[in-house]
Amino acid sequence: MKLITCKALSKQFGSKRALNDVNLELSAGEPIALVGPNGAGKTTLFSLLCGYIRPTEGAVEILGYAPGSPALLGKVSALPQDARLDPNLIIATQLELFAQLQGFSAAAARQECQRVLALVGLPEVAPQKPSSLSHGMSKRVSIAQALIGSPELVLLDEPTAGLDPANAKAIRELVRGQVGKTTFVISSHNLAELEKLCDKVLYLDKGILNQSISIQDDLADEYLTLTMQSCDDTALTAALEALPQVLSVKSSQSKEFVIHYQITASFALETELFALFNRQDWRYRALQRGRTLEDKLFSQA
Ligand SMILES: Nc1ncnc2c1ncn2[C@@H]1O[C@H](COP(=O)(O)OP(=O)(O)OP(=O)(O)O)[C@@H](O)[C@H]1O
Repeated sequence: MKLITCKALSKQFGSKRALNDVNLELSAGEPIALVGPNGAGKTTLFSLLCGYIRPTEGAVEILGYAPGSPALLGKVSALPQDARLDPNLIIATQLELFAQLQGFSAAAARQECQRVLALVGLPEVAPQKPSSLSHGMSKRVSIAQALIGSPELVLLDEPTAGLDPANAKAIRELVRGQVGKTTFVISSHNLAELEKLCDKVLYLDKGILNQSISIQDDLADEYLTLTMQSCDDTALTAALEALPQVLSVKSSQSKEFVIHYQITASFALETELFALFNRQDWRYRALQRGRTLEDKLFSQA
């Protein structure tokens, strides 16, 4: 059974085609990234998956059911981009209320509230009102709310936007910790973060699903991404291009080079690179197999 199936899915708002003929099949498992420029249709796709809006054409199914179907109660949850906690109620009251709406008894709801707050590392905030929480803590509590009842699918729209690095890391670790129990679909503009967290990446642009990339598959690719600390960029490019197995070298941004090469023996190119740095007294910062997500999405190579 597929987790998400979209067949020829389109959504029109007046004259605006926000989603255009999206076909998609996703299985449960590692977190899935949804990326694309502003206005690409990411929130529209999330809203269709949640059943907040209906398609103009085509169909969407989650676990074989239409979004919003009673059969999906407790199996799917979402954290919208602009989700807000109720300012008038203490955290425990609102989380327990959501648990009871899912069918938990009052006593089980209290336990579930403690469980999800512990998952996001904030058990102490249960008796507090949202006004006493920082932005990052509020976001984590909202994620706790999305985890009530251990849903099979959780949609997170921009979960780390505006968060400090420590809170963003806490959310990444939380998501990683739930793999195997819950599949997350995460919409974000932070490609470096998605690269660390997700296996599959869906790229929407102008309502069209352009690419679906697996980050794991790419590790076998014949690319190395080299980030230098100090070097002569022109001399480095020339030296790399002179290596027999190197097919092309591209400077993707300052001091970052994407090397496309032919694999001969394991680590043969890496060995040559280190010898070259040693001879030239160049310092490298990182050498990564494959290409960065940014390069894969935005380069023509
Ligand atoms: N309710 C609506 N009425 C009219 N147009 C809408 C509506 N919702 C979305 N749109 C339009 O549909 C397009 C896709 O919007 P959407 O919010 O899905 O993009 P997004 O990828 O989530 O963007 P962002 O990264 O800025 O959040 C945009 O052009 C937007 O203006």
